[in-house]
Amino acid sequence: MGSTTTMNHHDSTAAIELTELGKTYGHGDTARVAVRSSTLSLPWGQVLGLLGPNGAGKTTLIKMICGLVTPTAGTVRIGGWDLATERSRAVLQIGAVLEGSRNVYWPLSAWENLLYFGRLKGLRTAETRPRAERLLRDLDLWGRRHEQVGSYSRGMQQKVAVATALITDPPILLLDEPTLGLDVESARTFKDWVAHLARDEHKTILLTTHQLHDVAQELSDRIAVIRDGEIIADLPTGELLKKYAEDRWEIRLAGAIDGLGVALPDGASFSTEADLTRVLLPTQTTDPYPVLDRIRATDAHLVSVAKAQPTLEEVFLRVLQKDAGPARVAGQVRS
Ligand SMILES: Nc1ncnc2c1ncn2[C@@H]1O[C@H](COP(=O)(O)OP(=O)(O)OP(=O)(O)O)[C@@H](O)[C@H]1O
Repeated sequence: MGSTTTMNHHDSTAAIELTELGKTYGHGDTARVAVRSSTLSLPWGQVLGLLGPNGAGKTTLIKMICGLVTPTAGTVRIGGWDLATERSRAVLQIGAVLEGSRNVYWPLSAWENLLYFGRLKGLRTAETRPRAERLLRDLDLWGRRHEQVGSYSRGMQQKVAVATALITDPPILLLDEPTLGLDVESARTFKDWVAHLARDEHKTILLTTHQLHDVAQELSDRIAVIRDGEIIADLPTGELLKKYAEDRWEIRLAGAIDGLGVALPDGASFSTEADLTRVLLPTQTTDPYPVLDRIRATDAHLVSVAKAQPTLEEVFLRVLQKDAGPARVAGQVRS
Protein backbone atom coordinates (compact mmCIF):
# COMPACT_ATOMS: atom_id res chain seq x y z
CA MET A 1 0.00 0.00 0.00
CA GLY A 2 1.21 3.55 0.70
CA SER A 3 4.62 4.72 1.74
CA THR A 4 5.89 3.29 4.99
CA THR A 5 9.17 5.17 5.04
CA THR A 6 7.94 7.90 7.35
CA MET A 7 7.07 6.98 10.85
CA ASN A 8 3.47 7.80 11.39
CA HIS A 9 2.88 9.04 14.88
CA HIS A 10 -0.68 9.93 14.06
CA ASP A 11 -2.26 6.59 14.72
CA SER A 12 -1.18 5.71 18.20
CA THR A 13 -0.30 8.92 19.96
CA ALA A 14 -2.11 12.09 20.86
CA ALA A 15 -1.45 15.26 18.89
CA ILE A 16 -0.66 17.16 22.09
CA GLU A 17 0.15 15.48 25.37
CA LEU A 18 0.84 17.63 28.41
CA THR A 19 1.96 15.90 31.56
CA GLU A 20 2.00 17.80 34.85
CA LEU A 21 3.15 20.83 32.96
CA GLY A 22 4.00 23.88 35.03
CA LYS A 23 5.50 27.31 34.68
CA THR A 24 6.65 29.64 37.41
CA TYR A 25 7.97 33.00 36.25
CA GLY A 26 10.74 34.52 38.37
CA HIS A 27 12.19 33.34 41.65
CA GLY A 28 11.81 33.79 45.37
CA ASP A 29 9.58 36.63 46.49
CA THR A 30 8.69 37.66 42.96
CA ALA A 31 7.90 34.13 41.75
CA ARG A 32 4.57 33.86 40.02
CA VAL A 33 2.96 30.54 39.19
CA ALA A 34 1.38 30.98 35.75
CA VAL A 35 0.56 27.31 35.04
CA ARG A 36 0.41 24.59 37.65
CA SER A 37 0.64 20.86 37.04
CA SER A 38 -1.54 20.69 33.96
CA THR A 39 -2.24 17.37 32.31
CA LEU A 40 -4.10 17.24 29.03
CA SER A 41 -4.26 14.97 26.02
CA LEU A 42 -5.58 16.22 22.71
CA PRO A 43 -6.27 13.57 20.05
CA TRP A 44 -5.60 14.21 16.37
CA GLY A 45 -8.33 16.11 14.60
CA GLN A 46 -9.94 17.61 17.68
CA VAL A 47 -10.62 21.31 18.24
CA LEU A 48 -10.04 22.32 21.85
CA GLY A 49 -11.20 25.69 23.14
CA LEU A 50 -9.10 26.82 26.09
CA LEU A 51 -11.05 29.29 28.20
CA GLY A 52 -10.06 31.26 31.25
CA PRO A 53 -10.19 34.74 32.76
CA ASN A 54 -7.42 37.26 32.11
CA GLY A 55 -4.15 36.06 33.55
CA ALA A 56 -5.33 32.48 33.98
CA GLY A 57 -2.33 31.13 32.07
CA LYS A 58 -3.69 30.46 28.58
CA THR A 59 -0.96 32.26 26.67
CA THR A 60 1.74 30.74 28.86
CA LEU A 61 0.33 27.28 28.17
CA ILE A 62 0.24 27.89 24.41
CA LYS A 63 3.76 29.30 24.42
CA MET A 64 5.01 26.21 26.26
CA ILE A 65 3.32 23.99 23.67
CA CYS A 66 4.99 25.77 20.77
CA GLY A 67 8.35 25.94 22.52
CA LEU A 68 8.56 29.68 23.15
CA VAL A 69 8.41 29.39 26.94
CA THR A 70 10.39 26.72 28.76
CA PRO A 71 8.33 24.85 31.35
CA THR A 72 9.59 24.70 34.91
CA ALA A 73 7.86 21.35 35.43
CA GLY A 74 6.43 18.50 33.42
CA THR A 75 6.59 17.55 29.76
CA VAL A 76 5.11 18.48 26.40
CA ARG A 77 4.82 15.88 23.66
CA ILE A 78 3.75 16.83 20.17
CA GLY A 79 2.74 13.88 18.04
CA GLY A 80 4.74 11.74 20.42
CA TRP A 81 7.90 13.84 20.12
CA ASP A 82 9.20 15.25 23.37
CA LEU A 83 9.53 18.99 22.99
CA ALA A 84 12.49 19.13 25.35
CA THR A 85 14.59 16.39 23.75
CA GLU A 86 13.23 16.09 20.20
CA ARG A 87 12.45 19.72 19.68
CA SER A 88 12.84 20.08 15.92
CA ARG A 89 10.61 17.07 15.17
CA ALA A 90 8.06 18.34 17.68
CA VAL A 91 7.84 21.95 16.48
CA LEU A 92 7.58 20.87 12.84
CA GLN A 93 4.09 19.62 13.65
CA ILE A 94 2.94 23.01 14.86
CA GLY A 95 1.78 26.26 13.36
CA ALA A 96 1.06 29.00 15.89
CA VAL A 97 -0.61 32.37 15.77
CA LEU A 98 0.09 34.24 18.95
CA GLU A 99 -1.68 37.28 20.32
CA GLY A 100 -1.19 40.43 18.31
CA SER A 101 0.01 38.69 15.13
CA ARG A 102 3.51 40.03 15.68
CA ASN A 103 4.93 37.12 13.74
CA VAL A 104 4.50 38.78 10.37
CA TYR A 105 6.74 41.40 8.84
CA TRP A 106 4.78 44.52 8.18
CA PRO A 107 7.08 46.13 5.59
CA LEU A 108 6.87 43.00 3.44
CA SER A 109 3.94 42.03 1.27
CA ALA A 110 1.76 39.04 2.12
CA TRP A 111 3.39 37.11 -0.70
CA GLU A 112 6.91 37.96 0.52
CA ASN A 113 5.98 37.04 4.08
CA LEU A 114 4.82 33.61 3.00
CA LEU A 115 7.91 32.94 0.87
CA TYR A 116 10.11 34.18 3.70
CA PHE A 117 8.46 32.01 6.35
CA GLY A 118 8.48 29.03 4.01
CA ARG A 119 12.22 29.40 3.59
CA LEU A 120 12.73 29.98 7.30
CA LYS A 121 10.92 26.73 8.03
CA GLY A 122 13.05 24.81 5.56
CA LEU A 123 10.75 24.61 2.54
CA ARG A 124 12.08 25.00 -1.00
CA THR A 125 10.67 28.01 -2.87
CA ALA A 126 9.15 25.65 -5.43
CA GLU A 127 7.20 23.99 -2.61
CA THR A 128 6.22 27.23 -0.95
CA ARG A 129 4.78 28.99 -4.00
CA PRO A 130 1.78 26.74 -4.67
CA ARG A 131 0.96 26.56 -0.96
CA ALA A 132 1.22 30.31 -0.58
CA GLU A 133 -1.07 30.79 -3.56
CA ARG A 134 -3.63 28.33 -2.20
CA LEU A 135 -3.65 29.98 1.23
CA LEU A 136 -3.92 33.51 -0.13
CA ARG A 137 -6.72 32.50 -2.48
CA ASP A 138 -8.56 30.66 0.31
CA LEU A 139 -8.27 33.73 2.49
CA ASP A 140 -9.33 36.16 -0.21
CA LEU A 141 -6.01 37.98 -0.16
CA TRP A 142 -4.76 36.94 -3.56
CA GLY A 143 -5.70 40.20 -5.26
CA ARG A 144 -3.74 42.24 -2.72
CA ARG A 145 -0.84 39.88 -2.16
CA HIS A 146 1.80 42.37 -3.31
CA GLU A 147 0.76 45.13 -0.90
CA GLN A 148 2.62 45.71 2.34
CA VAL A 149 1.09 43.87 5.27
CA GLY A 150 1.40 47.08 7.31
CA SER A 151 -1.17 48.69 5.03
CA TYR A 152 -3.71 45.90 5.55
CA SER A 153 -6.65 46.04 7.90
CA ARG A 154 -6.41 44.22 11.24
CA GLY A 155 -8.44 41.32 9.90
CA MET A 156 -6.28 40.96 6.81
CA GLN A 157 -3.13 41.03 8.94
CA GLN A 158 -4.58 38.31 11.10
CA LYS A 159 -5.24 36.23 8.02
CA VAL A 160 -1.63 36.66 6.89
CA ALA A 161 -0.48 35.57 10.35
CA VAL A 162 -2.54 32.42 10.04
CA ALA A 163 -1.32 31.81 6.49
CA THR A 164 2.31 32.01 7.64
CA ALA A 165 1.53 29.56 10.44
CA LEU A 166 0.10 27.18 7.85
CA ILE A 167 2.75 27.52 5.18
CA THR A 168 4.40 24.22 6.11
CA ASP A 169 0.98 22.55 6.30
CA PRO A 170 1.43 21.51 9.94
CA PRO A 171 -1.16 19.11 11.34
CA ILE A 172 -1.54 21.12 14.56
CA LEU A 173 -2.59 24.73 14.83
CA LEU A 174 -2.38 26.89 17.96
CA LEU A 175 -4.46 30.06 17.86
CA ASP A 176 -4.25 32.56 20.71
CA GLU A 177 -7.32 34.81 20.59
CA PRO A 178 -7.53 34.61 16.81
CA THR A 179 -10.58 36.85 16.41
CA LEU A 180 -9.46 39.61 18.77
CA GLY A 181 -10.10 42.96 17.13
CA LEU A 182 -11.83 41.53 14.06
CA ASP A 183 -15.10 43.03 12.92
CA VAL A 184 -18.17 40.82 12.74
CA GLU A 185 -17.73 39.94 9.08
CA SER A 186 -13.99 39.23 9.28
CA ALA A 187 -14.55 37.15 12.39
CA ARG A 188 -17.24 35.17 10.57
CA THR A 189 -14.99 34.53 7.55
CA PHE A 190 -12.20 33.56 9.86
CA LYS A 191 -14.34 31.17 11.89
CA ASP A 192 -15.68 29.52 8.76
CA TRP A 193 -12.14 29.02 7.64
CA VAL A 194 -11.04 27.49 10.95
CA ALA A 195 -14.08 25.20 10.82
CA HIS A 196 -13.06 24.19 7.29
CA LEU A 197 -9.49 23.44 8.44
CA ALA A 198 -10.84 21.23 11.20
CA ARG A 199 -13.53 19.49 9.19
CA ASP A 200 -11.98 19.10 5.76
CA GLU A 201 -8.27 19.14 6.48
CA HIS A 202 -8.50 17.36 9.83
CA LYS A 203 -6.25 19.84 11.57
CA THR A 204 -5.87 19.54 15.30
CA ILE A 205 -6.58 22.96 16.73
CA LEU A 206 -6.09 24.49 20.15
CA LEU A 207 -7.51 27.97 20.48
CA THR A 208 -8.02 30.49 23.22
CA THR A 209 -10.75 33.07 23.14
CA HIS A 210 -12.85 35.33 25.32
CA GLN A 211 -15.68 35.13 22.79
CA LEU A 212 -17.44 32.22 24.33
CA HIS A 213 -20.55 31.93 22.27
CA ASP A 214 -19.36 33.19 18.92
CA VAL A 215 -16.03 31.45 18.82
CA ALA A 216 -15.58 28.82 21.52
CA GLN A 217 -18.96 27.17 21.32
CA GLU A 218 -19.16 27.31 17.54
CA LEU A 219 -15.74 25.84 16.87
CA SER A 220 -14.73 23.63 19.78
CA ASP A 221 -15.35 19.90 20.03
CA ARG A 222 -14.09 20.18 23.54
CA ILE A 223 -13.62 22.89 26.14
CA ALA A 224 -10.98 23.18 28.83
CA VAL A 225 -11.30 25.84 31.50
CA ILE A 226 -8.18 27.19 33.18
CA ARG A 227 -8.27 29.25 36.36
CA ASP A 228 -5.23 30.43 38.31
CA GLY A 229 -3.01 28.29 36.12
CA GLU A 230 -4.96 25.14 36.73
CA ILE A 231 -7.22 23.18 34.38
CA ILE A 232 -10.45 22.91 36.36
CA ALA A 233 -12.70 21.44 33.67
CA ASP A 234 -12.04 19.54 30.46
CA LEU A 235 -14.98 17.99 28.64
CA PRO A 236 -16.57 17.66 25.20
CA THR A 237 -18.52 20.88 24.63
CA GLY A 238 -21.93 19.20 24.74
CA GLU A 239 -21.11 17.34 27.94
CA LEU A 240 -19.81 20.46 29.62
CA LEU A 241 -22.99 22.31 28.76
CA LYS A 242 -25.08 19.44 30.08
CA LYS A 243 -23.05 18.90 33.21
CA TYR A 244 -23.19 22.49 34.35
CA ALA A 245 -26.56 23.23 32.89
CA GLU A 246 -29.21 24.25 35.33
CA ASP A 247 -32.57 24.13 33.68
CA ARG A 248 -34.48 27.19 34.72
CA TRP A 249 -37.86 28.50 33.84
CA GLU A 250 -37.71 31.76 31.99
CA ILE A 251 -40.77 33.96 31.77
CA ARG A 252 -40.68 36.68 29.15
CA LEU A 253 -42.97 39.67 29.27
CA ALA A 254 -43.61 42.36 26.70
CA GLY A 255 -42.03 45.75 27.26
CA ALA A 256 -39.37 46.95 29.66
CA ILE A 257 -41.23 46.74 32.95
CA ASP A 258 -39.75 48.89 35.67
CA GLY A 259 -40.84 47.05 38.76
CA LEU A 260 -43.06 44.10 38.28
CA GLY A 261 -44.81 44.51 41.63
CA VAL A 262 -44.90 40.77 42.07
CA ALA A 263 -43.19 38.87 44.87
CA LEU A 264 -40.64 36.56 43.30
CA PRO A 265 -39.11 33.53 45.02
CA ASP A 266 -35.59 33.83 46.47
CA GLY A 267 -32.99 33.26 43.78
CA ALA A 268 -35.20 34.52 40.97
CA SER A 269 -33.72 37.18 38.75
CA PHE A 270 -35.36 39.95 36.88
CA SER A 271 -33.90 41.84 33.93
CA THR A 272 -35.11 44.20 31.26
CA GLU A 273 -34.00 44.80 27.71
CA ALA A 274 -35.27 47.35 25.20
CA ASP A 275 -38.73 45.91 24.80
CA LEU A 276 -38.59 42.78 26.88
CA THR A 277 -38.59 41.82 30.55
CA ARG A 278 -37.23 38.47 31.68
CA VAL A 279 -37.94 36.69 34.90
CA LEU A 280 -35.65 33.75 35.57
CA LEU A 281 -36.95 31.45 38.30
CA PRO A 282 -34.59 29.74 40.75
CA THR A 283 -33.08 26.44 39.53
CA GLN A 284 -35.01 24.29 42.00
CA THR A 285 -38.37 25.59 40.76
CA THR A 286 -40.33 22.76 39.17
CA ASP A 287 -43.64 24.54 38.89
CA PRO A 288 -43.78 28.02 37.35
CA TYR A 289 -47.54 28.40 37.78
CA PRO A 290 -47.69 30.17 41.14
CA VAL A 291 -45.49 32.96 39.81
CA LEU A 292 -47.37 33.02 36.52
CA ASP A 293 -50.65 33.41 38.40
CA ARG A 294 -49.25 36.37 40.29
CA ILE A 295 -47.97 37.92 37.06
CA ARG A 296 -51.31 37.38 35.40
CA ALA A 297 -52.94 39.46 38.12
CA THR A 298 -50.86 42.44 36.92
CA ASP A 299 -51.32 44.01 33.52
CA ALA A 300 -48.01 42.59 32.27
CA HIS A 301 -48.28 40.92 28.89
CA LEU A 302 -46.89 37.39 28.73
CA VAL A 303 -44.68 36.63 25.71
CA SER A 304 -43.38 33.16 26.54
CA VAL A 305 -42.61 30.66 29.26
CA ALA A 306 -39.82 28.19 28.55
CA LYS A 307 -36.95 26.26 30.04
CA ALA A 308 -33.95 28.49 29.47
CA GLN A 309 -30.98 26.87 27.72
CA PRO A 310 -27.76 27.85 29.44
CA THR A 311 -25.19 29.55 27.26
CA LEU A 312 -21.55 28.59 27.33
CA GLU A 313 -20.95 31.91 29.04
CA GLU A 314 -23.23 31.01 31.95
CA VAL A 315 -21.68 27.57 32.17
CA PHE A 316 -18.20 29.07 32.09
CA LEU A 317 -19.02 31.42 34.96
CA ARG A 318 -20.50 28.54 36.91
CA VAL A 319 -17.37 26.45 36.41
CA LEU A 320 -15.22 29.36 37.59
CA GLN A 321 -17.39 30.00 40.63
CA LYS A 322 -17.36 26.44 41.83
CA ASP A 323 -15.24 26.51 44.95
CA ALA A 324 -11.58 25.90 44.34
CA GLY A 325 -11.76 22.78 46.50
CA PRO A 326 -9.07 20.21 47.23
CA ALA A 327 -7.52 20.27 43.75
CA ARG A 328 -6.49 23.86 44.27
CA VAL A 329 -5.06 23.12 47.70
CA ALA A 330 -3.19 20.15 46.30
CA GLY A 331 -1.82 22.37 43.54
CA GLN A 332 -0.52 24.81 46.10
CA VAL A 333 1.10 22.09 48.13
CA ARG A 334 2.78 20.71 45.03
CA SER A 335 4.15 24.01 43.84
N1 LIG B 1 7.04 36.93 30.97
C1 LIG B 1 6.40 36.92 32.12
N2 LIG B 1 7.00 37.23 33.27
C2 LIG B 1 6.37 37.21 34.47
N3 LIG B 1 5.07 36.89 34.61
C3 LIG B 1 4.38 36.56 33.50
C4 LIG B 1 5.00 36.58 32.21
N4 LIG B 1 4.06 36.22 31.29
C5 LIG B 1 2.93 36.01 31.98
N5 LIG B 1 3.12 36.20 33.31
C6 LIG B 1 2.11 36.04 34.37
O1 LIG B 1 1.58 34.73 34.28
C7 LIG B 1 0.17 34.74 34.51
C8 LIG B 1 -0.55 34.11 33.34
O2 LIG B 1 -0.44 34.96 32.21
P1 LIG B 1 -0.95 34.55 30.75
O3 LIG B 1 -0.54 35.62 29.82
O4 LIG B 1 -0.50 33.17 30.46
O5 LIG B 1 -2.53 34.57 30.99
P2 LIG B 1 -3.72 34.53 29.93
O6 LIG B 1 -4.66 33.51 30.44
O7 LIG B 1 -3.20 34.33 28.56
O8 LIG B 1 -4.36 35.97 30.08
P3 LIG B 1 -5.19 36.90 29.02
O9 LIG B 1 -6.53 36.30 28.88
O10 LIG B 1 -5.22 38.19 29.77
O11 LIG B 1 -4.40 36.93 27.76
C9 LIG B 1 -0.20 36.20 34.77
O12 LIG B 1 -0.27 36.39 36.15
C10 LIG B 1 0.94 36.98 34.18
O13 LIG B 1 1.14 38.18 34.88
